[in-house]
Amino acid sequence: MNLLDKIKEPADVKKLNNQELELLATEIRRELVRTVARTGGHLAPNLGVVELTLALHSVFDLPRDKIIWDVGHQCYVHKMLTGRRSQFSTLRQFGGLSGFPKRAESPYDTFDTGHSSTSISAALGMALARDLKGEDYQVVAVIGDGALTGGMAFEAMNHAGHLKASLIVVLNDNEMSISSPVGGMAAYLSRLRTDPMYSRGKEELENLLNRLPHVGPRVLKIIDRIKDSFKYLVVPGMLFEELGFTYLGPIEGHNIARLKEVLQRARATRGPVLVHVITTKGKGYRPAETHPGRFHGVGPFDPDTGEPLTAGGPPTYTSVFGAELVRQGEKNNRLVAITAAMPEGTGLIPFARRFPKRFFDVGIAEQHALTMAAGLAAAGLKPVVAIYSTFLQRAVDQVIHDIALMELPVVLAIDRAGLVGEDGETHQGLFDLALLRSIPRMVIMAPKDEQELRHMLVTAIQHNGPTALRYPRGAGVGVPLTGAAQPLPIGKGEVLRQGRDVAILALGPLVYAALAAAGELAARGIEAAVINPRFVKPLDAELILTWAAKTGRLVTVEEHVLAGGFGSAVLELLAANGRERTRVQCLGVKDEFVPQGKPAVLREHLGLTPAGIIKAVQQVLEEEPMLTRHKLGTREISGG
Ligand SMILES: Cc1ncc(C[n+]2csc(CCOP(=O)(O)OP(=O)(O)O)c2C)c(N)n1
Ligand SMILES: CC(=O)[C@@H](O)[C@H](O)COP(=O)(O)O
Ligand SMILES: [Mg+2]
Repeated sequence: MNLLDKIKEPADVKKLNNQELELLATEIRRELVRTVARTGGHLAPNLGVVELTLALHSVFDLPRDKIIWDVGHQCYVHKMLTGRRSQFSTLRQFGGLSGFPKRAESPYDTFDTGHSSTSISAALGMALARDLKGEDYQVVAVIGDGALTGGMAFEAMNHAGHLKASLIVVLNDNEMSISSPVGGMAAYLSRLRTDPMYSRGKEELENLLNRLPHVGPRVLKIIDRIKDSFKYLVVPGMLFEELGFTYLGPIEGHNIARLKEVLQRARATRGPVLVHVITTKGKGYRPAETHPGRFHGVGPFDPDTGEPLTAGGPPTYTSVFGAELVRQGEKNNRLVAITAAMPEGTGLIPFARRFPKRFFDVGIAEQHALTMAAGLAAAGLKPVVAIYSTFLQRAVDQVIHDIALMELPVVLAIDRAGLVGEDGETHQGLFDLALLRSIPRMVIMAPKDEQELRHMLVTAIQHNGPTALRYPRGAGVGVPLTGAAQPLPIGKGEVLRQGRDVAILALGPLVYAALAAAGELAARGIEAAVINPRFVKPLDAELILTWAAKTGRLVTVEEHVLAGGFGSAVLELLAANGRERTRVQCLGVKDEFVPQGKPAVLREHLGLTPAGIIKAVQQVLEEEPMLTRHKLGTREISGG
């Protein structure tokens, strides 16, 4: 029996000595690589925190003490050590273990995360609640150097320092966000890591400063000032100290004995403490250490070589977007591209390489990205912000207040819209339409395939006002990518198939599921029209009202929550035009969060498939039980 087999709960980790913990670390790494090679997941971040997680479990009393994992993508080791190892093979699968911390999954998961830079705020909240209730436990936020670039982390540190609340922030510094981290904080951390002055003990330096002679008040003032400047030069972590934190570090994050020692010290310190831990992203697995960005989040791969297992296939929406943006950039030197720490994920690398001066990675700072785009637009440029649907949620006020109110021509290229799959609840892109549709002046589009995405990008770039186009994660439909992209008439949909019994309005690539459904329905004697609405705002009112009148029955289909989505927009249109009596079935996501799973499995689960559409069509037909199919074919439609 190996050591890992004996670990059922954190108390078992506490029984191990440092040598045994090192052996356990090796076993954990082996299991991480074996499992993630099959399931896909965030391998490199987890390989980097093996010793840190073991040290945290050794020093703190879980679940009495609380650990909050920022982003949460590095919580796999924590899950293995907290009674979930037997389910580890189900990681990120439908019905299996989540790839992120989940309170509903285990009492050892104290706070659900997924979006970056929330951990210190949550930890502060818990610490304040503990103190108000007169309780006694430790609260630890583990945050990466990338996540520390997010504004919320600064807001929380500023406040925690002000309150002098006792909490511990462990800064896991691996010199990487998904790609290279951005900005002054990254540079500061780098100086802390590399300057030999900083490896000296902080106390030693402070003692030295205090031993400087005290003389008359004027001289004292000057000396104090010199001491302060000197301190900035030589005392490690002065920035954190100024914010009110006790800074401990930097510490070698793969040395368990040292980690335990410093965490014990942090535990015994009153007020906010920051423990600066230096780790290697991907530690212990050569392909991940060599390519930490690629192994940040991976699909299934061959564990022997690190090579991905996925076969070829159509290009992704992301890559088609990226290539078209470069083409448009060649024609228009006012075009600039912005990402918030996701240059690879949003397909902007080709643009960044071709036009380095017109590309901006702002770090994990979605709000800043949107307002900066507004500034660029106000000063005459054409910004395209490429952003995941889920992360756009962070910056809705910036879209309203800084973009739409001034009618600034900013393009939101919303990637990962709809079901994203194995990342689950925190990452599904299911709210963007509801959030954006309510904003005056927004033009919102959804392409049915990757070729239409090209046309929509040009439409957005040419429009003189705020626009958004939403497209899914993963491979396109496989349609030919021919000719130059052409602007589409704003607010106009297209009829893809005629039919007199019902009209199916399917948004985005679900159009193809609707066409498949219509084919099957035809074989059963039901004639379903299929419409690609293209625009969620402005809706093609004329087209939709015409088909409502023609068939009296509509089915709307969307990969989005039903509340406030495309179907809602159609219902509002019908109501506003006295067509309330049109029979409508709306397919989409009901009032619930959608868990992790392969997108195809999730679509099956949610009925967003040809079979689900057929069922919805049957329902709108059955709402009129007096009619037979034959009668339907000859029935005179009175309309709404
Ligand atoms: C609000 C938000 N924006 C973007 C992301 C995507 N994202 C996930 S992890 C990550 C990098 C985090 O870097 P770091 O905190 O240093 O963790 P590491 O993976 O290096 O351990 C990014 C940008 C996110 N989860 N949340
Ligand atoms: C943890 C996180 O937020 C990202 O790493 C995210 O998982 C990336 O998703 P994609 O795989 O869709 O780029
Ligand atoms: Mg990092």
